Order: sequence, then C-alpha cells, then structure tokens
Amino acid sequence: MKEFSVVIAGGGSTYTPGIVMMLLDNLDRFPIKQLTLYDNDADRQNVLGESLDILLKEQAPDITFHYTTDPEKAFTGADFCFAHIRVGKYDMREKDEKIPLKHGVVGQETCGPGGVAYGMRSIGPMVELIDLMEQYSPDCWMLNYSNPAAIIAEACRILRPNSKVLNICDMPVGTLRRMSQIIDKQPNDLEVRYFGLNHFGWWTSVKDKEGHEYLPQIRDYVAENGYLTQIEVDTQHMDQSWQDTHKKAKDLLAVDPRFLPNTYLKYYFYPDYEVEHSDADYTRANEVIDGREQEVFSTARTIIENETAAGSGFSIGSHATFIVDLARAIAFNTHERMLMIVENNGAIANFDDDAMVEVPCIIGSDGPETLSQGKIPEFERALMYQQVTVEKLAVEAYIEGSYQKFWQALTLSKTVPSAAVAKNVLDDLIEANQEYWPEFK
Ligand SMILES: NC(=O)c1ccc[n+]([C@@H]2O[C@H](COP(=O)([O-])OP(=O)(O)OC[C@H]3O[C@@H](n4cnc5c(N)ncnc54)[C@H](O)[C@@H]3O)[C@@H](O)[C@H]2O)c1
Ligand SMILES: O=P(O)(O)OC[C@H]1O[C@H](O[C@H]2[C@H](O)[C@@H](O)[C@@H](O)O[C@@H]2CO)[C@H](O)[C@@H](O)[C@@H]1O
Ligand SMILES: [Mn+2]
Repeated sequence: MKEFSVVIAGGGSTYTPGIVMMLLDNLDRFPIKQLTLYDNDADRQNVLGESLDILLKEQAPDITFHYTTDPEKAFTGADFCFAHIRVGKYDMREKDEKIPLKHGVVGQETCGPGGVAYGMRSIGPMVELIDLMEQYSPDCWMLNYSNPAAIIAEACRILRPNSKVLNICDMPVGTLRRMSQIIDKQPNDLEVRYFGLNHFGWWTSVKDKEGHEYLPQIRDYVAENGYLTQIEVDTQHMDQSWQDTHKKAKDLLAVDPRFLPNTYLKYYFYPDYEVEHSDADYTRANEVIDGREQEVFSTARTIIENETAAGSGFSIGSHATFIVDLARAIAFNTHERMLMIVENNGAIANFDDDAMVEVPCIIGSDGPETLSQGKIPEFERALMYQQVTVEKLAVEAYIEGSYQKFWQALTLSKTVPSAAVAKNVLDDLIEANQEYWPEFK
C-alpha cells in the first residue's frame, strides 16, 4: 500500500497528540512514512513535538518525524495537510466568549459575534496556509477542521476557489455516535440524510444498511433526554457544559419534532437561556484551559521528563477517525459517505447555489460529490438563509474592510437583539482584535 507524508498544521493544538495516536492506530488503513508538525508558535509546539518524538521512536520507529515552524520544511513533499489552527489561541477565544456576554449576548467560539470575530482573525492566516501548501506541494490536499469552519469555507470559496481544501466538522460524527448508542448500533451501521450549514443543521433520516428508519426511535429518546447517553463518549465532552449542551437538544427538538437537531442550534433558538446560564467570568475557554490544555501539556512534560512515553502516554482521539476516513477516501478513492461543508449547487433544491452548506457527500480521489437532499421546509430555510447571510457578510466585510457590512453581519445574527447592541459588541471586539484584524472603515 502507498505510504503518505502528512503535515499537521497547528502542531501545538491540544488535539495533536490524540490525532497522532489515532493515526498510529490506523496505520494498516492509512500508512504513513513521514509526519510533520507545523505551527507558528515554536514554544507551544516544541512541548508536544519533543514528547511525540519520544513516543514515536518507541511506538513507530519507521515513521520519519519532524516538528518545525519553517513552512518549506513542513510542506515540501506533503500529500495531506490536516489543519487545526486556532488563530489567537485560547486568550482570544476567551475574549470572543466574554465580550458578547458582557453585552448580554451569547458568548461562543463559533456562533454569534464570537464566531464572526474568530472568523475575522482566521481568514488571512488560513489563506496564507493554503498558499504555503500549494507553493511547496502543489498536489497536497488540505483537510481543514480549523474553526470557524463555516466562515473559513465561505472565504475559501471566494478567495481560493480552485484549491484542494476540504472543510469538515466532527460534530455530526460525534452526535451520530451518540445516536448509535441510543439504538444499540455502531455508527458504521448507519447512513444519514442531513441538511444545514456548519454548526446549524438537522438530520432527516438515520437508517441502517437494510433501510430500516431509526429516526422515530431516536426522536423519542431525544425528546426525553436530549443526546445525553449513559456511556462515556469521550473525556472532554463529559465536562458539565457539554453535558448541558447534549441535554438541551431536547428543547431544540421540541421546536420542530420532524428532524433531529444539531446541538449548536441552541445558541439561535434559546439565546436568552444561554446568556442566563453562562458565567461571564468563566466560559468554555476557561474550562478548556483548566481541563484539556492542562492535561495534554502536563502529559507531554511528563514524557519529556521521563524520556519515555511508557506508562504516561496520550490517549487516542477516537472522534478523529473521520480524518483518516476522509484522507483514505481521497487517497484510495473509497467513495466514503460523509457530511462535508461544500458549495450547495442544488444539493438542497430550494436553497442558494452559492451557499456553503453541510450535506452528505460521496468522497473519492477528485473530492466530494454532493448527495441531493431535496427541498427543505420554510422554517429551516429561513433560519439558514439568515445565518448564511451573516457568514457571507462577514467574509465580504473582511475583503472590503467594511465596518458597515461587519455591523450588518452582527445585526443580522439571530443571537443579537438589536443594531445598537451589535454596534457596542463590534466596537469592543475591534478594540480587542487590533493585533489580528484589518482596519474596518
Ligand atoms: N471542525 C471541528 O469539528 C473541530 C473539532 C475540534 C477542534 N476544531 C478546531 O481545531 C482548532 C484547534 O483547537 P485547539 O482547541 O486544540 O486549539 P489550540 O490553541 O490548542 O491549538 C491551535 C494551534 O494553532 C496554532 N496556530 C495559530 N495560528 C497559526 C498559523 N497561522 N499557522 C500555524 N499554526 C497556527 C497555535 O499556535 C496553536 O498551537 C480550533 O480551530 C478548533 O476550533 C475543530
Ligand atoms: O469546547 P471544545 O474546545 O472542547 O470543543 C469545541 C469543538 O466542539 C465540537 O467538536 C466536538 C464534538 O462535538 C464531540 O462530539 C467530540 O467528538 O469532540 C469534538 C471536539 O472537541 C465542534 O464540532 C468543533 O467545531 C468545536 O471546535
Ligand atoms: Mn465543528
């Protein structure tokens, strides 16, 4: 079998060790000859790089491993770039969450004003990353799951339409795993139909390979419990805030019981509840800094201190197998069926062709082919149109440096109560993001 050269961009990410472990666990399906971590923060990446170097020498000595801040070294000869950068890191995530909350607005990393702010920081560096990849490895594919994926995907559509970039989210994968537990199946046994935008969508069917429809059974469970299952799904998502999110799906389902909702819809359907139940001094960023970041980096330091990974290793990021499935689909033309963020072009029959939507696709060596989801009801269509317009205005505002469009984007967000509030939030966000954003006039 062919062996691949993979670069992980955002090598210092808390997800990097879990993804490396997952790659090691899948070498029989996706053989790797070279693995490189690339980041623009050497100090952060060095800790993970040094510890993974020790681990890989012990567990996979045949893989050539590097970690670097030099793009030429990182990208030359790469077949795949797995991208999970966080522009501004947790410091800025904290601001994205806390500034809107201070104004009584949802504070979330990908939804509402916080998501747009994160998008404004990420468009430039993501485009730069794509250009570096193409400069040093013109045939390389980028599998991007850096957030905010909806805004990044729209920016790619406009600014780099011909680049080999696939945008994907793991939320539907994680929720499908929960659904499979509810009906005592394996995720691989199930095939779904789904329509929406990233972090904004609905399942319309969950069938097994024989065609039996499980949606009514799952719906009955979700109406009582949300997606909260009894089985531990993954460690960081046992945090209280995520438990609350999975439980809240019950109230999302109540709004339209025909379809199974994506949990992120809670920020749009119940923004007042979300603000009331948030602590503006301790948000999800703080929970992650005190939890996942602390755990991953202390494990890395222990490995470095002990000069061995034996007995103190990282755990497999099991949710991340979707990345291997996607890479395999491209590499081996497997025609895997996966939800991807792609240009609509008729997949949702009564929605704009040029909208970046999340729908099931068949993925082969040439990339994704969308599967038709037919017409969607007016309620969901209207919600999606409002949200996709926020995302489009945000990208236009970035390209044109337009304060007016930026203000319109926030005013249009369903999470924001008025243009006045939108302006106050925007002005505070501009102040906080001076180091990252272009000037908005
Ligand atoms: N799409 C999904 O479903 C999904 C799932 C999980 C995580 N994510 C995303 O993955 C990313 C990483 O999350 P995290 O919590 O581990 O963050 P993190 O802050 O731990 O890691 C991000 C890394 O990116 C680096 N970075 C920032 N700008 C860069 C640039 N221009 N070039 C190279 N490296 C750069 C940072 O230095 C940091 O080491 C985030 O964007 C997060 O939202 C997405
Ligand atoms: O708050 P965080 O940083 O812990 O997570 C934010 C990410 O949440 C989603 O991904 C989850 C997924 O929903 C869950 O089932 C499991 O697989 O873990 C994932 C990563 O934490 C979301 O899709 C991402 O876009 C967010 O970055
Ligand atoms: Mn996501």
